Amino acid sequence: MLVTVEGIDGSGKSTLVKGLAGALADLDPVITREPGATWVGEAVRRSIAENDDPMTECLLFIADHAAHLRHVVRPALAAGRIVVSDRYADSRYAYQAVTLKNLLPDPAGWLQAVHAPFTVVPGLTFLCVLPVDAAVTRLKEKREHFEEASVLGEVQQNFLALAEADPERFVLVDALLPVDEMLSFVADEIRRRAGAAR
Ligand SMILES: Nc1ncnc2c1ncn2[C@@H]1O[C@H](COP(=O)(O)OP(=O)(O)OP(=O)(O)O)[C@@H](O)[C@H]1O
Ligand SMILES: Cc1cn([C@H]2C[C@H](O)[C@@H](COP(=O)(O)O)O2)c(=O)[nH]c1=O
Repeated sequence: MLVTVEGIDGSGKSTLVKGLAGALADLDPVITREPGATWVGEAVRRSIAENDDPMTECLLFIADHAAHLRHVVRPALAAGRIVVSDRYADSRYAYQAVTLKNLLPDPAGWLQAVHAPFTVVPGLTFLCVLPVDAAVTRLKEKREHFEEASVLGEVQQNFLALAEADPERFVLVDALLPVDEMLSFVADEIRRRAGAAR
């Protein structure tokens, strides 16, 4: 089963996924991420740091996804493993629909069309949701680079639209909950779905 964790910068995804590694240890999940699970991810990180062309960055994210599927996701699923990814294709649909909006007439439609022939759709996606100002406060405390608050607001709206269009796959998570409560809620839902899937 492929499980993904999504949300804007500062919504607590990485903290949650790190916690899932321990909470689900008996299920021996494969814990992975986008970008960065393969060598292409290093190019993506360099693009985030240095690049000023949204299309170049987008195509690098898509190349990273292809390598992630080939070398991590598909082999793990074929072996019957539970895969948990910190970010995945929905981050492309949410973020690049914003970064490409002045370059393409329908970036969201193009992104879906590009991914459709080769991607693997997750069985379960957790969307961590919180007010943008709360996320920005957390990121400032973390002294991390982050998108402008206005961009994060558009991105979160895109995530919510994706969730509304696919209510069977998406589970919304209140990212203002304490870490341990988020972790218990998500771990319990994964166990329930995994049990149902078996
Ligand atoms: N449930 C929570 N309540 C309060 N603070 C949290 C919670 N989850 C994470 N944090 C804190 O918020 C900050 C961002 O957390 P984290 O790095 O997990 O977010 P993220 O969604 O992975 O962000 P990014 O996408 O930028 O990597 C960290 O300082 C973390 O300790
Ligand atoms: C997968 C993916 C990510 N992004 C953005 C989201 C963040 O701002 C950065 C780095 O992600 P991390 O979780 O902080 O490591 O990349 C994106 O714009 N599009 C994507 O597909």
